[in-house]
Amino acid sequence: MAFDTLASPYTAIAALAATCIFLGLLQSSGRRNSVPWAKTSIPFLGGAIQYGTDPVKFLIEQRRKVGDVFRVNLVVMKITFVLGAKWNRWLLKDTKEEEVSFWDAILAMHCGLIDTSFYHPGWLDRSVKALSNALNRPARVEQYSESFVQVASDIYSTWASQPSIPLFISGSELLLRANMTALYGPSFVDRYATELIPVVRSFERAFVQPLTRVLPLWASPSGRVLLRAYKRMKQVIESEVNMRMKNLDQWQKEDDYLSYLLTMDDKAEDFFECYGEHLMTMISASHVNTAATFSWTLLHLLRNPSLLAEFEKEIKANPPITGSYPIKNMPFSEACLRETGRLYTNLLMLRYVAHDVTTPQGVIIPKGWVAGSPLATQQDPELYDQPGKWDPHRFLSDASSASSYSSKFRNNEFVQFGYGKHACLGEKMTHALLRASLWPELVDNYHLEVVDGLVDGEGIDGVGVKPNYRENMGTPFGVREVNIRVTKRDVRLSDQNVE
Ligand code: HEM
Repeated sequence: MAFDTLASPYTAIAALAATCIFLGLLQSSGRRNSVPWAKTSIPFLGGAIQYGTDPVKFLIEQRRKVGDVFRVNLVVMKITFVLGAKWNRWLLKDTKEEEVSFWDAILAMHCGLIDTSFYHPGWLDRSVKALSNALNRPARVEQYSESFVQVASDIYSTWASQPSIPLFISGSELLLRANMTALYGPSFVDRYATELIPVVRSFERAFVQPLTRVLPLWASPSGRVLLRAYKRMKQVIESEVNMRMKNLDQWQKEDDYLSYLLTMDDKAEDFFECYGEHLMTMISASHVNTAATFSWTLLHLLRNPSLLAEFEKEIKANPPITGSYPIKNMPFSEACLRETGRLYTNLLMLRYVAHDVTTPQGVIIPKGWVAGSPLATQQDPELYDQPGKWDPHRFLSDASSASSYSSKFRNNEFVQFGYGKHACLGEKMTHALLRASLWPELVDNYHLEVVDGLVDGEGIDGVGVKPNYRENMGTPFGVREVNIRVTKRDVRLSDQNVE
């Protein structure tokens, strides 16, 4: 008993200490497993404000401060960010759709506008099959390249007839017309492009407005713009489909994607209610990334005369064959496409998690939005020497080297076109658009110079203008226009003698 009375205070203290250690361990293991919030000096809204000001800088800083995985409260949505090559692989390749869903994210982002086609039995598989066949078969891609050159040469001659042209908006118009030509055919472009181009742009701008995300669509101005644009695009596409269905034999001969979709088998009528939504999303999927990549690459080249000279030299040595340019022999233009992608393409790759998910590393990703950020990863100084410099040479090293494109892609350090299950179905078409047609057709036949719109030292690698992440999803345009003068060359480059 005496022993008991003597021992009890020590026992109580020991028990208390043990409990504290146990609870401490529990807490710290909880801390290790659950995702921390981004750290900012302003409580609550700090993350949203800093993200809104410069999202790439914010994400890179947070990764340094908090680690690869952290949460940000953007007010309209809370996002768990998973950054870096290892996490790119987890997000894009290793997860199961049932746990970390691409489709739930796409559905939620479209605010109910694509639900009809999504839930139509058999449609998803059919659309992926149609896209893979129509946009990727070599003979079709070659056909597209030739039609892109045609679209471009008409537009470039109007550019050259003006004192100067605004680079970003002109690039957007060019790529909308070129993409619509591949997706819907040239006669559709003649009849509808002038009306639809502003409609598509208004859809894309309304898509990223915060009010569109938090209120029912009818209840906010941006939501109503989105609805109106959606209805008009759908109406135009459905009337086109109706017209083509009456004479499928004629349309079977055409190369555009819509004609393929309607004639790939005899089931076209079963999917009538899906075409409007699908083709509308395809024009957005193809427009912004290609258009902004077109313009930023030209601007960086114009700001770096020695790189522009290299670009021109490659075109000079590779004259067009049956209209388009032989990209297999043009590695420098590929390196330019990659380098613009590294610095400008895809702030976010979004997924939706319906229930908390525990990763193989033991991190609990909470229910809700989860996103990778290729842009934040692709500026990691451990992966890229001088990451803020626009330097296509970094992708020109031989395929076995650690800095080559294929090694960066294999290691998930570079995901311009995504990776794994939902990798881009339009990558080949992008090479056909930009590298085989639009860039070389322009630079071969015209001399370009910047007239105004630049601010000294502003933007990535001091290019003169900052990217605007608030205007659209995908690759951003500039925060303001840059005007360039386009002058026809007396003799095109590829007709001049190669030294
Ligand atoms: C510079 C040009 C382009 C870039 C950088 C780009 C980038 C991407 C990326 C990163 C993804 C994956 C998104 C994710 O995993 O969350 C993707 C998917 C996709 N892209 Fe592109 N893209 C480009 C051009 C195009 C074009 C021209 C089309 C043609 C219509 C297209 C159609 C698609 C489609 C349909 C998907 C979804 C694939 C699926 O459902 O699994 N893209 N793209």
